[in-house]
Amino acid sequence: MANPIISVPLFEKVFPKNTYQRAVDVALLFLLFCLLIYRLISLNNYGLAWFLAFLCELWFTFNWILIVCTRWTPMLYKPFPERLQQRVPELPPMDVFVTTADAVLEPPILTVNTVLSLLAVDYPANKLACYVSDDGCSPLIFYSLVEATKFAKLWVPFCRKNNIQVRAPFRYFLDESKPSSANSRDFQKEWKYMKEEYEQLSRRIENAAQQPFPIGLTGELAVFSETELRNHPTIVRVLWENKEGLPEGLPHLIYVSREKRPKNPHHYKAGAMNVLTRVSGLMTNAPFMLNLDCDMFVNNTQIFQQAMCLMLGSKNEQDCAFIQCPQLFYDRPQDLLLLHEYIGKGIVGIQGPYYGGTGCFHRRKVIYGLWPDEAENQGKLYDNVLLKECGNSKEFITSAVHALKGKTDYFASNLSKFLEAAHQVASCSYEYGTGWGKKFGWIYGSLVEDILTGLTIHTKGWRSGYCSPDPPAFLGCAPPDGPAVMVQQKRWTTGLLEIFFSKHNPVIGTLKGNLQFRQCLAYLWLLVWGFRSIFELCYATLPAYCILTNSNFLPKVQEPGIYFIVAPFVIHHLYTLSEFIRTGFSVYSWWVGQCMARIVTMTAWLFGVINVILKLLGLSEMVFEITQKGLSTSSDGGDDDDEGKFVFDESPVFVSVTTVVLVHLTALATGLLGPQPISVGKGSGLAEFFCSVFLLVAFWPIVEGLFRKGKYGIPSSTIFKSAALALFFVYLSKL
Ligand SMILES: O=c1ccn([C@@H]2O[C@H](COP(=O)(O)OP(=O)(O)O[C@H]3O[C@H](CO)[C@@H](O)[C@H](O)[C@H]3O)[C@@H](O)[C@H]2O)c(=O)[nH]1
Ligand SMILES: [Mn+2]
Repeated sequence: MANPIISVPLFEKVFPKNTYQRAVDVALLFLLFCLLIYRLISLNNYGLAWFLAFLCELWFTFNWILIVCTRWTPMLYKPFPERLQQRVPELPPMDVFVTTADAVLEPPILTVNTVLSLLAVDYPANKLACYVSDDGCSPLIFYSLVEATKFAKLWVPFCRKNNIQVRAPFRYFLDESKPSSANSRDFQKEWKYMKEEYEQLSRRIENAAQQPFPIGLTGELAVFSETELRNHPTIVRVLWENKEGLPEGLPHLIYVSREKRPKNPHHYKAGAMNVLTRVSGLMTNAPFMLNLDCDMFVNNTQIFQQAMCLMLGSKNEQDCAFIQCPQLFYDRPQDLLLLHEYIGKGIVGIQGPYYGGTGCFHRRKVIYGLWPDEAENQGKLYDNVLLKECGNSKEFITSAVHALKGKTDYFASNLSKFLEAAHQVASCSYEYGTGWGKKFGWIYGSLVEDILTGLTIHTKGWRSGYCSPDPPAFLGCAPPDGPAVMVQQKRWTTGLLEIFFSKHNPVIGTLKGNLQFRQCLAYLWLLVWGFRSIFELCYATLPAYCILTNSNFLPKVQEPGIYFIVAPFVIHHLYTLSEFIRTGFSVYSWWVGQCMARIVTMTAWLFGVINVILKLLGLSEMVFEITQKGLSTSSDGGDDDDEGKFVFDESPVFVSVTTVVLVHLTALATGLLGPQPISVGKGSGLAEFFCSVFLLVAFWPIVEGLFRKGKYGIPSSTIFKSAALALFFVYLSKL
């Protein structure tokens, strides 16, 4: 008889019913096809605007096909962490990586909170090691971590003892965690004490940030005295070692700042991740690794157990190369819908979610470039490319052999004895002539190293898993609307297109590799994201162009063709709205989200496309611009007053959208006040007029920005540039 304990599954696959969604998806697709056919057969009767509209709609339809194919078979995983104890008496070791790169854009207190939430996570401390990579080589970060370790000795036992759910102190000490009279006296006292200690920690870090550092570089900080941001040797320090290997103790904590020299490319985050992989390979060599951005704290302390259910519960390792948790923000909860509801569940049902760069559990072997069939067939390991091309650290090769063979008993007890080897593998010349970043590890060549790395893993034929517990596993901070979002989205668009134009293009992956066809479509949807900006920009200027030239790009209101336009528009909007309401968000937040999406498309995405074109022409180099992060102090994060209010800066990204708004204002003014008022009969008509007004309403933050001063106003230089462009456009269209 089979052992009943062994046979209990650790997770279950759930297939949500989506008949309604499929029906709407197909109906929309049908309507879009009707529209395209209608456009084609009436092409001869109309002018340029009609043809341009046709091209745009052709692109939107193509995009819709990608979406429908991706969403067709949604799936979710339901882990059973309570069974883990029975089936896996000894949990496997886990290395956790946190990356930070700039002590100003990424306040150290954020990194400290992330690290504290990790050290306190619900997982045996003797199986856990936390590595922090500091690409900013900042004594402030180092100092903050040293201080945090002292606080952790109080914090971690406090969390465990009282079974605290959110173990990032800055979130925990928000008002609602205040103990009530229902709590015991002891707890109330302890709580107050912890809060005071945390406040002192924050104050010490804040004071240190005020200090001019080179002066205070004594003692442990002396190693930083001769460092520059991009010119310094490797610094690896074991900040805390769980020497006795106590499951109830504090996990290892290691600080890593890899060597940087001005002439050596460092490959941004991907480079940092590869260094962390090697250093951790030497020191603890856990078979699983979790990677987090410095602002993503653990919000659900059970998450490690849940992820292990999927990793260990899969019958076949091939089914689970990595496990991605959705990237959610405490200050913008509605973003959940954006990817998770819209496309996320769908891709989980194909070959598994994209790797999103943070909140992801990896199998070390997979990062080491293993193919699924090598994982099955141990004999093949000895030809493994990693062992030949991983660089010349003997210690690392030894550890890699262990990792590839799946041995988990390599968890070191004396970390310091690996320090010398760690310095070697973190040096900037180590990767010369190796396969790091090319054949294995985090792959170089794109600003979105995460998507690229995930894509190469999927192309080998691995599948990935998805873990989306309630409460969310990790939470980060979303950049505030405005310049910070623009910087981020521009970088994403650029990076995605870099992948599209590279040898890693998913179409090649499907033809030559093991990427599934529908997975390829899902990747394509993401990678060609940026091109949409060109079509949206064109579509958005068409109404103004038509009013100015008294032509039309839409059927007349009295013609039946108008339904092919109105119906998909109304259905799609109602559908996304109903999804928002169903998930518990307000109509207003839906509207703000829709408007933001249109604005970001026409600004940041457009500049991303321009960036890539410049790169392809060899005219510009790609730079990873770090997203500004902040600490939110209210419980729901964002300041309600600010919702929908847009912040501007001098950046040229705002020129495009400001120009569109100005063109529309001009068109409406001429249309309404000019010699040929809008007519229902000939030329441009009600439909164009309606579109123009609708667009201005949707772009209201920009319209307001024209008249506001300060950070909510568009700088006058941007307005002048846009006005010049708008005039040029009006002049051209009148020709
Ligand atoms: O040279 C660098 C640059 C960045 N980072 C770190 O990379 C992470 C992500 O940077 P961030 O500025 O927060 O970018 P986001 O746009 O918010 O990041 C998203 O998009 C990135 C790809 O563009 C992914 O790597 C991230 O995981 C994903 O959260 C942060 O922890 C940084 O400290 C480095 O370690 N070294
Ligand atoms: Mn981020």
